[in-house]
Amino acid sequence: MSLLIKGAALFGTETSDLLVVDGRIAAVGSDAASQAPAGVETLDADGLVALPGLVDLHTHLRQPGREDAETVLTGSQAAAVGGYTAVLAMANTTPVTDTAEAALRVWELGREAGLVDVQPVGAVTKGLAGEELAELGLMARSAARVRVFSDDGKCVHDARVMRRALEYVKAFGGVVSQHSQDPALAGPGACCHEGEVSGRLGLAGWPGIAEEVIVARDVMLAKHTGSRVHVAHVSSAGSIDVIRWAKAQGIDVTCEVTPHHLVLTTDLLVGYDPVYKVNPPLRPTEDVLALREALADGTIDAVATDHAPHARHDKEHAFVDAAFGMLGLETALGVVRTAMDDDFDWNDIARVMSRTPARIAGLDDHGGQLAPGEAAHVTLVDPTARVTVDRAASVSLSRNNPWHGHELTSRVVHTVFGGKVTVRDGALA
Ligand SMILES: NC(=O)N[C@@H](CC(=O)O)C(=O)O
Repeated sequence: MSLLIKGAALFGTETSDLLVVDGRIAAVGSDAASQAPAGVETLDADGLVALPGLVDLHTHLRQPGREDAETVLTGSQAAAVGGYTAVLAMANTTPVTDTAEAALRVWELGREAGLVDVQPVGAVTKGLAGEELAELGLMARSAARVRVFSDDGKCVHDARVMRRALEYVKAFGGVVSQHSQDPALAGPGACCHEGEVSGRLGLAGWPGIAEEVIVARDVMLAKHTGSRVHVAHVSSAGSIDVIRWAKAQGIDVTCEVTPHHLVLTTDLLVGYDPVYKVNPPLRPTEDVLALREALADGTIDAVATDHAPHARHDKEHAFVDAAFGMLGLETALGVVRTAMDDDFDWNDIARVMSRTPARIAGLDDHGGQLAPGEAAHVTLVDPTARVTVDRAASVSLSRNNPWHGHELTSRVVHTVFGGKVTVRDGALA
């Protein structure tokens, strides 16, 4: 099995051919074509940028339990269309991924779908209840090799439990990805950012400080335990200040931002459209600008989608009653490219959407340099295309797409996963 990718601009610079043999990059450069076997399948990448396949640290695939909203297969399809070759599948399914068996099942479903590496995230606590640690060690030692643990959707709010989780995962190089949200400060019924807009609209909100106090506590726990903490979907400028400080102290903390928190603001709530209801909530412009700055200067390590599909009957309600969450996999690259200015180049995109997320998740086979010997996970992007998003065109099972009607810069044209073309000319192959 071989594939010749012709004329791609590697990381947006040098134009080169890439020869893939048996799922690995065999040669790069002007002599790659001459080494190709006769009858090799070719992929025209003229004018396209080649990046290592994208890696999403934060995807909700909804299987098991809510296959009406997304399955491992449809989520994998959405990921491939978005240029991803690996996704971390969050544990808040029904039942929760809190045992080795549950993790293995998600991992196997991912292999059956065969479009991206589906790496299960293990719950930190049994049933996401925040009380008793889940089977962290058994999940880590299983064939699924779980390394990232998260109660996402809920915060591990008990400091004693968080301390024990950090101590435990340290033994096998794991990381706790925290949904930083103090439940007391985010009170019952809160559905958006607490501020001028929520006051005007009569909606109960929660403030940035509900996130910041947990981020501050957790970086101190990471320091105390000598373990590694990852802040999921960071959304407030105050959290950035804490993380910047913690990194300067040498504390082992990483964080991710979602594409939507880089662009969308709390002002969008004026129409009470539940498509904009998300957790953490959309914040004011000051926070959005601080997040972009932090992504550019490296304080934020990664972009992660928090792809959160919801069936119509869960999302299309009055704002206060609708489910939290929005789609993200298919639009992430375009949103990041559109949000960040040209100083943020393709090498930066590869860093925050592939290389660093792969390192955080311990996925050694991903996030490479597009060099010989590496697994052939490659995303090919048209850097000048302008695409108007149409939610009806999505391959996700759900339609809660906040980007409907937005024009985004750049388009994923082909995706190659382990040498196999999963997406060709923008469509599933
Ligand atoms: N991000 C979201 O708004 N929703 C997530 C869970 C969560 O983080 O609340 C979901 O699973 O739907």
